[in-house]
Amino acid sequence: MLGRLAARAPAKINLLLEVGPARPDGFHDLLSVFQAVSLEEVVTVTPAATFGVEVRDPQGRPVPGIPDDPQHNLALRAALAVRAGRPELPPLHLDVVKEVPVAGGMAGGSADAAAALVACDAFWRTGMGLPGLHPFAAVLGSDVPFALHGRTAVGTGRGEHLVPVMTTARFDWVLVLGEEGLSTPAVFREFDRLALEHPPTPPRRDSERLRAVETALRAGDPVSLGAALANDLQPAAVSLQPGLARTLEAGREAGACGVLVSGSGPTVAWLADSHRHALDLAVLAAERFGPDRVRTVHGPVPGAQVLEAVRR
Ligand SMILES: C[C@@](CO)(OP(=O)(O)O)[C@H](O)COP(=O)(O)OP(=O)(O)OC[C@H]1O[C@@H](n2ccc(N)nc2=O)[C@H](O)[C@@H]1O
Ligand SMILES: Nc1ncnc2c1ncn2[C@@H]1O[C@H](COP(=O)(O)OP(=O)(O)O)[C@@H](O)[C@H]1O
Repeated sequence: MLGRLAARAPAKINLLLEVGPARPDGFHDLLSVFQAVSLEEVVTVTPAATFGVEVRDPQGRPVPGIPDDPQHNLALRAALAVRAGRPELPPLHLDVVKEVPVAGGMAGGSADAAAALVACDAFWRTGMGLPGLHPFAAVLGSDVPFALHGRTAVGTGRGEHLVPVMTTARFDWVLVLGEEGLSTPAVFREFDRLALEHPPTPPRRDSERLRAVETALRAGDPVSLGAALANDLQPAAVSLQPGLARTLEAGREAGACGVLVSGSGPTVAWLADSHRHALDLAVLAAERFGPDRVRTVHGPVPGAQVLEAVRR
């Protein structure tokens, strides 16, 4: 019998995010290039009398602002989805160690869900594997399928239809975290408001912007990738948090190859041309925004996977 089991899942940056008009179901069709980066969530599952979850930062401090009930916590919802129809499986307590900023546009909650799916499947030996877990992931959230699969991928639909991008190159990034989070639905609503003047067209797989990003990824060229980075949600995020314009400008002034808001923000990503360059950019970012708000990461990294299983 296993005593506990831990799994990890990565955060993401959207290298490209094209957003179409609002659909009748309230969602927006997207064309996105996701890259999984080296900030991650770790979920440890332990048998318990009842289901429960605790979320802490890497220093062991509780993380505020995250629901802990089974209707809303994404990691708990993932565990309950895997157990549906199998009441004989023992309840689990989930410990989440959260490295990814909350409501930061980097899909930390989705990574919690993906890590919990993989951890529960392995702990209970339900044998679903990635293909079996993918449909659960898509129901839990638009970004959860990518957190399962990781690496670099083009996402369409709500982001749940994924095709890997073949790139072996490593890209180095400096992240400047926001002072407070941004709500994803609020940013989409602001996108719709701004779109009243220039209505968007549905994203197309033959997009010129997609071709530019894919070409730069395959060439492993950070300068071309920097020029190709694009996010249709960026004006909406900047409209809600005007200070983001300064963080973007600071990256350009510091000599980043490219800068953009990740997803719905407010995390801003600066692309470096090497690990060394990222360290130099991080020093400048820390002087300007304070070291607590700066992270140096690289991508692509793998999707959700089991880290360790400990027997009783
Ligand atoms: C914008 C993106 C880009 O990768 O990332 P984040 O910035 O949140 O990390 C994602 O599309 C976010 O995915 P996720 O955070 O999983 O969103 P969901 O829980 O599925 O949806 C939250 C809400 O966002 C809006 N939403 C989300 C996805 C989408 N394609 N269209 C939408 O309009 C809807 O209002 C929805 O009710
Ligand atoms: N494990 C989790 N379960 C449920 N909600 C979460 C979890 N982690 C984060 N959230 C919540 O989901 C919302 C968006 O979370 P997050 O994934 O961190 O950001 P984003 O969607 O911007 O990438 C936040 O309001 C946050 O409180």
